[in-house]
Amino acid sequence: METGKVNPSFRLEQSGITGVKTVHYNLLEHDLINAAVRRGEGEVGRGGAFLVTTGKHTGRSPLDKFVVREASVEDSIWWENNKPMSPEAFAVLKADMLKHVKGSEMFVQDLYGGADPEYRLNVRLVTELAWHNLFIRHLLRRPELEELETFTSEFTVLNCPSFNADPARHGCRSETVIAISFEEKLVLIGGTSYAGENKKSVFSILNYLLPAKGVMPMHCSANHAPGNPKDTAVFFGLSGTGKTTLSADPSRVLIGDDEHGWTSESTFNFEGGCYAKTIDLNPKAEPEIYATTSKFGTVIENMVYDPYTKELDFQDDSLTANMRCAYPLHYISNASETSIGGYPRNVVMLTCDAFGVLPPIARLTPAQAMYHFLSGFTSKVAGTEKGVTEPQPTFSTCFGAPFMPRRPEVYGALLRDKIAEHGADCWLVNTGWTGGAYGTGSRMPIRATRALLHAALDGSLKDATFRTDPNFGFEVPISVDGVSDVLLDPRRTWDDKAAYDAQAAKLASMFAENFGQYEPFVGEDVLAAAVKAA
Ligand SMILES: Nc1ncnc2c1ncn2[C@@H]1O[C@H](COP(=O)(O)OP(=O)(O)O)[C@@H](O)[C@H]1O
Ligand SMILES: C=C(OP(=O)(O)O)C(=O)O
Ligand SMILES: [Mn+2]
Repeated sequence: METGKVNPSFRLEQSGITGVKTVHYNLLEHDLINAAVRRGEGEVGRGGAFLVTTGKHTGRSPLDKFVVREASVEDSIWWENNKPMSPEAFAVLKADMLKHVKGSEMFVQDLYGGADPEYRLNVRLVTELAWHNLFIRHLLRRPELEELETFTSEFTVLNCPSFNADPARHGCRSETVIAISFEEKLVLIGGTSYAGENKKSVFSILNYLLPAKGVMPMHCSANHAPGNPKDTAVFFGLSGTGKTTLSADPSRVLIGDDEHGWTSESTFNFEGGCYAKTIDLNPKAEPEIYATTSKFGTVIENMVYDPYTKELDFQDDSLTANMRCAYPLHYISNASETSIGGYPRNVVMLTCDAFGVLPPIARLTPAQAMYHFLSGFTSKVAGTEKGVTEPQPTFSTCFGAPFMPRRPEVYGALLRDKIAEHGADCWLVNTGWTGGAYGTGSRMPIRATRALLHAALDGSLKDATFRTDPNFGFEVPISVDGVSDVLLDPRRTWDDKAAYDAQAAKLASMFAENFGQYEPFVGEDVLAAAVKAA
């Protein structure tokens, strides 16, 4: 049986998937919700949001992600970062997964990855779960109805959480698998229901394809000044550093919250929706995102709620701290209609420094920006275990190593050239701890971060007086309207200055030790800008 709308000459069989009993093509939100309820996948919540839980996997599984080692990609994949899967193992995995879906009910969405028609990728997502179809319909970009009639895809993602991989047969590590074949133009996902795998798979594909077209793919959010798309800013950052929160700034126009391309003249969103964290979401600090949690069709993933009133509990992290909501961009009132801005005038690198060492904002030279891009520093607070207060440093190159199929030098060179060509101003912003490290200090107030960003993006910060940070070498403003001078200088926020100096020296050493691997690939200017071990 078939329902929905599809190009009649591009049915599921044309994607190589046969024997599926019931296929739903490009269902709209209400029918996806109807199907998901019928199938017992979740329930309708306040305002028509859709409530789901994902069981064991409440976050991505980077260790279970593979790239198929095919001859045509052998020389271009960064194998030290991407686990190889043999073409033979992939063939068995594919055959087993195709067998698994025979006789089943599947949901198909034909979507674009990329707001710029010149660079977009046509993708077909085939999902076992109706709510995954709803999720990806929010997250990617929807063709017009008449475009669907002739739509064919360039890549297929088959996502089947009930399929458990077998390490012995499939050359993987566990029952969870995310395998990308660039030759077959196929991604196979099994053994996890975490929705984020769907969107990050498409991101990984674009990260491979776009550099060859001269486009810099970026793990960043983006927004622009009201009425002026030419005044665009991008915000690089690893998970939890504030891309989603800070891009949804009521005083700027939202382009997107997670993945963008930088072309010779524009910044374009790969996506058409957002995927926000909801833990401790504060309606005063983040009213726009908060409001989406009770809008029709918003997918609420892994949140605890009252079974009677369906009221969401934003504090209860008993399922996971990575609780999320997914919604289309137009649910944020000041979102761009095109999802395209000008090339970035400002490049912001976000970091969540739980050591409490980095200043809330610093100005970077192009060489320092390269250094921080290749370093990709952030930190994670040490889980929820009692008594564990030591933050975990993370260096994830390009602010997104798990999604980068190519070597960091490829993305680094693109960024260097783009910054030079477009004369972008670069900033490092610490959204992490102030007044001490995690355990002693507190998280940077969102309003302070926003005030500093406003000053950077409207150009006024350039006129400030700067000091040079003795450990990191970048310039830090001494005084900015709306923010206390003390906050701008992390050492002054610590009661124990000697403890600050020790912590700063420790962090500088971590940077220096990590950067050794990139020294052979960077120019003299970046080497000179490198942080020196204390
Ligand atoms: N100063 C700050 N800047 C940005 N986010 C902050 C700040 N203080 C606290 N937060 C919280 O940190 C989290 C940032 O996460 P998010 O914006 O989803 O990051 P990303 O999109 O980069 O993964 C949010 O839960 C936000 O409420
Ligand atoms: C969607 C994700 O990205 P982020 O946490 O950066 O928003 C993710 O990591 O699954
Ligand atoms: Mn985000």
